Amino acid sequence: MDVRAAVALGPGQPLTIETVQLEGPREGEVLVEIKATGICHTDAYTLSGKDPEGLFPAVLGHEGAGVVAEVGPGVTSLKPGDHVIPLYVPECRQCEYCLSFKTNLCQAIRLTQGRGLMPDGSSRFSLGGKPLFHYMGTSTFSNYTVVPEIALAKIRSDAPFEKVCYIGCGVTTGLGAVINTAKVEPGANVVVFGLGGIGLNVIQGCRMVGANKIIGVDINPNRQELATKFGMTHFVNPKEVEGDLVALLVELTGGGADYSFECVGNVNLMRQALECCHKGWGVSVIVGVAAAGEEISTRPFQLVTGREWKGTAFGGARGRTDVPKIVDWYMDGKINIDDLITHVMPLDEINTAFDLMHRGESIRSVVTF
Ligand SMILES: NC(=O)C1=CN([C@@H]2O[C@H](COP(=O)(O)OP(=O)(O)OC[C@H]3O[C@@H](n4cnc5c(N)ncnc54)[C@H](O)[C@@H]3O)[C@@H](O)[C@H]2O)C=CC1
Ligand SMILES: N[C@@H](CCC(=O)N[C@@H](CSC=O)C(=O)NCC(=O)O)C(=O)O
Ligand SMILES: [Zn+2]
Ligand SMILES: [Zn+2]
Repeated sequence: MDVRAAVALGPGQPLTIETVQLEGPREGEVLVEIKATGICHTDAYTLSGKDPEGLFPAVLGHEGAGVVAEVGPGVTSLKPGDHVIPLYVPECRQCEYCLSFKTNLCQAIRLTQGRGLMPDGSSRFSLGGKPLFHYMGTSTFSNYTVVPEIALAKIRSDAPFEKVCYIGCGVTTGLGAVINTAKVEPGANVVVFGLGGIGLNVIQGCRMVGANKIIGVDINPNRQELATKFGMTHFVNPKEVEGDLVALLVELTGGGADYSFECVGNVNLMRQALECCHKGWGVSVIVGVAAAGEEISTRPFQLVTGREWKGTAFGGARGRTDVPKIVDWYMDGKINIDDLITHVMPLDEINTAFDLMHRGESIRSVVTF
C-alpha cells in the first residue's frame, strides 16, 4: 500500500515527505495506522548522524499512538480496531531478559531492530523500489507502520492519541526513571539536570512519589516556570552560578542529593550529577543519550564512598504491562501531559518540530495525521 511518511534520506538533512510503499504484516506482525507521534530528542540525535546505530534512508519516529489496521498470521493478542502504542523496548515475556524480572530490556528482536529491520531480517518500507530502514522497531513518522506484536501495548480506546503518544517515550522514561530505576522515596532530595521533554517528567515523577527538595538545573531560563508548575522547588541556571555548581547543589540539598538524574546527554553533566550526590548512599541515574565516542569519567573514590551510578532505558518500564497503566494515570488526571505538548502540527511541518527543539522553544511537538 502507499503511505505518507517523513523520510530521513541522509544524516543532517531535513526530512522529506514522500509517498512510500509499505508491505502488509507478516507472521507475528501488525499493521498500525499511526494517528499521532511525538518528536523526541533521540530522533534528532539519530538524524544528526551521531548515533552509531543510525541508518539511512530510514523512517524515524518512536513516540506514536494509533489503531490496529490488520494483523499478520499468528497474532493472538491484538485485533483490528485495537488502540495501541508502539514500543521501542518490546516485552516478549519469554526471553531470558523478560523472565529475569531484573530488567525491561527484552532482547527478543534487539539485533534486527538495531539493524533497521523487521525480525525476519527484511524491511516493509520501500521508496521507488529501494528498501528504507525501520527505526527503533517503530517508525512512527508514517501514517501506517508495521510493528511486531510483542512491541505493541494495547491501550484503552477513549485516550486521545495526540496526548498519549508521548507515553511511547518521554512520559514513561521520566516517570519510570524515578519509580522503577531510582525508586525515589518520600522525603528524598533530588537534582534533575535538563528540564526538557524527559526532565520535566522526572520532576513530575518526583512530585508524585513525595520527594522533598526537587532541584532543576537548566541553562534555558524559560524552563523555570513550567518546571515549577510540575513540582520543581528550586531552579539553578549554571550560567548564573559563580564558582562550583556541584558544591552549590551539595549545599542546596543539605549534604548531597539522595537521587540525581541526567536528562541532557552531556557527559560533563553526568559527572556533575554523580558528584552532587550524597556520600554513602546517593544514586545518580543517566537518562540522556550521549553521542558515539563520548565517555563518562569520575574519581573512583566517588563510588568507593558510596555513590551509585545507574542508567535507564524507557524508564525501566515493561511496555505491554506498564504503558496501559500510565495511560490510565493520564485519563484519571494523576499525571499532566497536556501542558508539556507545546506544539501540534501536520506531517508536512515535521521539520519545524526539529527547529523548535533545537532553538529550545518546545517541550514536545506532536504531529497528527
Ligand atoms: N534513556 C532513555 O530511555 C531515553 C533517553 N532520552 C534522551 O534524554 C535526553 C533528553 O531528551 P529530551 O528531554 O527529549 O530533550 P530536550 O531537548 O527536550 O531537553 C534537553 C534539556 O537540556 C537542557 N540543557 C542542554 N544543555 C544543558 C546544560 N549544559 N546544562 C543544563 N541543561 C542543559 C536544554 O536547555 C533542555 O531543556 C536526550 O539525550 C535523549 O536522547 C530520551 C528518551 C528516552
Ligand atoms: N542507538 C544509540 C543509543 C540509543 C538509546 O540509548 N536508546 C534508548 C532509548 S532513547 C529514546 O528516546 C534505549 O532504549 N536504549 C536501549 C536499547 O536497547 O537501545 C547509540 O548506540 O548510541
Ligand atoms: Zn524518545
Ligand atoms: Zn523478552
